Order: sequence, then structure tokens, then C-alpha cells
Amino acid sequence: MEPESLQRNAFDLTSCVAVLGLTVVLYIVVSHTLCAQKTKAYSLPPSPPSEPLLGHYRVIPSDAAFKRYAEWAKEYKTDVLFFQTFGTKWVVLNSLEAATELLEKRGAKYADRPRFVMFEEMGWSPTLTWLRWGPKYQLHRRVLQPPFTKSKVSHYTALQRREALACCKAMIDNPKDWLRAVRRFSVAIVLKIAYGLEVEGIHSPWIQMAQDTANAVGKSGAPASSIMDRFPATRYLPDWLPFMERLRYARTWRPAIESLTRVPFEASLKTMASEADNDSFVHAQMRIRNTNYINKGPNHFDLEDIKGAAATIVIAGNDTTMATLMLFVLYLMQNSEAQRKAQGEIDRVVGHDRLPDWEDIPKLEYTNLILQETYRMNPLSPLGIPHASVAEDIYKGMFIPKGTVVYPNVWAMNHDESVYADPFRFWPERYLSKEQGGNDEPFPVGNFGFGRRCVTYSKGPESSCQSLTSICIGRHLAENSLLIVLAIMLATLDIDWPLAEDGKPTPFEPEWSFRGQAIVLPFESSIRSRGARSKALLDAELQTVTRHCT
Ligand code: HEM
Repeated sequence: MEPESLQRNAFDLTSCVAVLGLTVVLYIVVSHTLCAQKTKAYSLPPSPPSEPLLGHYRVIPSDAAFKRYAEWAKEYKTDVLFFQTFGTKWVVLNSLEAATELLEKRGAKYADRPRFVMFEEMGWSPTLTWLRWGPKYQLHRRVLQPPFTKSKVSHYTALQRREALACCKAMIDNPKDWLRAVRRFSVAIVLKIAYGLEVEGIHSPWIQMAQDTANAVGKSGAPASSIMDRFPATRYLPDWLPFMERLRYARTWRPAIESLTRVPFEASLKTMASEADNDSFVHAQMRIRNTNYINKGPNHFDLEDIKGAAATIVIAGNDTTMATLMLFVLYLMQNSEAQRKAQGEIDRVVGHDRLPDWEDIPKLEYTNLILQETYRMNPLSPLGIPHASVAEDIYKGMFIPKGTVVYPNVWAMNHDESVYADPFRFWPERYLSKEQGGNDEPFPVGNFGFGRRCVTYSKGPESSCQSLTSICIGRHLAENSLLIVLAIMLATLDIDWPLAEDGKPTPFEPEWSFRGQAIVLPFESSIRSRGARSKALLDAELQTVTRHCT
């Protein structure tokens, strides 16, 4: 390039950055002034000191921010904290009381989501989880919710049990590769439900595809917290600039998101003609679409919507299940007493002549307590998926401006010492009554989100939500998957610390990632069959269900 043109490019960039800087300053001054006028009567919630222009941008740690928020809440003696950066305002709700009051009782005011600019940059198609409040959101929720209601998920139980048996068999046959078995279980269920596609074995390419997407989402940082989300114009800056590492991340992982959205969808469409009995989400939606087309009716849910919604099922459903299963293995390995107690319960309820089935699940009280304690110990989305307010609000005399992003600090609520004694201890008995040797503590809260992003509003000055549904549409599906696989794991496997060469268990501290989701990183474990009898049962039952499962 000519020196003159180089100079011109450098000048263009400098002026571009200068104009952008000026815009940021103007934006901040105007929004501060407007906010100050509104808050004359009420003050904003407490917040830690911020920096000029950058606000709280550099004050919030990128790793495990939820822990810092919990500390600030104690320091400032408040359950609501306020922050702002580049004109974006956000509050963190650190108590169950605040989250229930704002996100549930006043849910209509907090039904929106912020705009997820970083996720847009990552190439998502319309995805319910990230959609803002509005007709598109309502349409997606109306289409996606019905197949996952508490009664409808019974449709998937045969598939879930078959995959649970296959998972445990793969863990026993190839214990070093137990993570792949767990990933296969998590992917196989949602891939079949969304697209009608089968995962063949633990080396299926679908597993790698889902793994890549999970990596992309899991380490992308708390949703709506990047510089692009705070100040969308920065998405057009070159990604080598300082502060733009999240833009670089988004662009690096874009192909993974695009593949998972496109490739299984196309594979599913190819089977439309040959699989008339395929009742997957994509086939069902395509059939509706074709019928509307033939009858010359409108098709509001277009191809991009079907594609995006199917990908939502896989992306929202696979990694959450996988991460919870990894936690089961970890906590059972670390707490052998709890493991033995749960195995005792399985033996008592199910006996030794068969493996756990759906009719046993309601009777497995201690197994359910292990699930609850796993949820509490490590909420996968420690700051939930943020909501956004559609109107200004006053809470305990504190002013919450319209358009504020709202994070429930689910981790803080589930580690509140005033509710949970010794909150960092894995103790499933804590939920039992005092007479039963427990501590009468409530089940964990908020792991599946708060409130209701309502489907319809009632009219009137105090608008309220009409649809009282739990925010995560996949909760019932996920709980069924987790309970059946946990029960079969307890019936067929012994989980222990990895063994050294001399055969002795070697305890270690696992590593975690707290960037975005809170997940335990891959770790070693010693997994063995509980005995020849349970192994024979596993082989026999797997053969039977594989023959019968559709
Ligand atoms: C252990 C398993 C799971 C956990 C911990 C979990 C957690 C969550 C959380 C925290 C939210 C955000 C709620 C909010 O906005 O306050 C959410 C939303 C959502 N989840 Fe799940 N989820 C799980 C499994 C699933 C599964 C299996 C599916 C698939 C069917 C699914 C689909 C969704 C969807 C579509 C949303 C967005 C709902 C909306 O914004 O209206 N999830 N989930």
C-alpha cells in the first residue's frame, strides 16, 4: 500500500474512534441528565464506586462476577445493586425476596430481554432465549412451549430411558471416555426431539457439533455484559483493538453456531419424504407449514423461525443437561456416603431383578434430594438470563429506570447463610425435616429462571401476566432426563476418585469455569460396574428398549 493511502487509513481510523468517543460521551451525559431528573424523588439502588466515562465497566470482574456481586450486597447492606456503563444500566437482585417481587409479582414490567448484540454477532437465528419481548417472542413461545409441558414430556420418556441405559453402559465399557457418554446422552435426546435424528455412538459428528456450540456459549461471558451489548456501535470496530476481545471471541465461534443451526436442520428436511411417522419438532412444523401452503393459509412461523427454534431446543437443552450430569459425577465422587445412601434407596425401592423405571422415580426421595442439592451447589446460570424492564419502577424506595437490565443472582440466593446452613457443603439431607435428621431448608430457587415472560397481558393500569408458566420451557424435560439417568447410574455404577497405580484413590480439587455459565471443567474419575448382576441387567434391558423405542 502507498504511504499516502496508509496515512489516510490511519487518519480514517483515528477520526472514526474520535467520533465514536464523542458519541459515547454525549450519550452518557444525556442519559445521566435524564436519569437524574427522574430520580429526584427516589434514589437509585446503591452501587460501588465507578470510573469516569467507563462507569462500572472495569469494576466488574469478568470471572465469577456473581461472587463479587454477593459481597457488594453484604457490604452495602442491600439486596438490589445498581451499575452503569456507556449509558447501559443494570441491577443485580441478590435476594429471593427481590427476585420474586420484581420478576414474578411485577413480571409484566420485566418481561423483556436486553438486546444481545454479542450473540447477534455470533450468528444466532431467531432463538426464544434471546428474543426481546414482542410479537416474535410471543409467536416462538406459543410454538415452542406446548411440546414441553409437564404432561406432554411423557411422550419422550421411552427415548430418555433408552439413552440413560446407553449412557451407563458406555460409561462402564469405556470409563476413561465417560464424558463422551454423558455428552452423547444430552445431545441424543434433544437432537431426536428437535430433528428426529439419531446419535450413533459416542463418536457421532453431532456430538462434536454440539460440543463446539456449548464451548462457544459457555465461555462467552455473562449474557448481555460485553462492551458490544453495553454500546452496540462498538461491534463495527476492528476486533484487534484493546477491549474488543469479546468481539474477537464472537467472530471466532460464529461458524460453530451457524453449523449447529443449519446442518441438522438440512439433514432433517432430507428425511421429510421418507419418514412420515417422524414426530420431531421440525417435521411437525414443516407439515403445518405445508398444509397452510396447500390451503392458502398464512404461514407466520417461517423457515428461519423453525430453524432457530429447533436449534434453541438443542442448544438450550444439551449443555445444561451435560453440565448437570458432570456435577452428579463430581458430587457423588466427592461424597461417597451420599452415594452409598442413594444406592441403598435404589436397591430398596427397585430390588435387584430390574433397573429403575419411571414408576420408581416418585418413590426415590433421596435421589431427588441429590438433584436438588446439585442445583443449589452450582446454579449453571449463576446470574440467570437477564430480563429488562419495560417501565420504570420503585422497589423499597429505590428507583429502577425503564430499560434497566435485571440479573437475578441465583448463586447468592442459594448460598445465603441465613437460609442454608454451611452453604458450601454438599448435604442432600438439609431439605428433610428436623425429625428426619435434616434442617427443614427450602429447595433451591431460580435455577430455571424467574418470573414469566408472559404470553398475554391483561389490559388496565396495573397490567399483569396471564400465562403463569415457568420461564425455562425445558424444565420438565430436563428433570425427567436427569432423574432417570441418575437413578440408573446409582443402580449400575460405582463412582470414586481416580485410582493411582498402587490402587489408592487420589482426591483432587476440580477446575471450574465461571465465565458465562458456571461449569466444572473435564476431570478424571474412576467408574466401575456395581457388579455382574447389574451389568447383565443393563445389557439385557438396553437390548429390549432399543428394539422397542421409536
Ligand atoms: C438443567 C437443565 C436446564 C437449566 C438449568 C435451564 C435453565 C434455564 C434458565 C436459567 C433460563 C432463563 C430463564 C429466565 O429468563 O429467567 C432458561 C430459559 C430457557 N430454557 Fe432452559 N434450562 C435447562 C434445560 C432446558 C431444556 C432441556 C430446554 C429445551 C427444551 C430448555 C429451553 C429453554 C428455553 C427455550 C428458554 C428461554 C425461555 C424464554 O426466554 O421464554 N432449557 N433455562
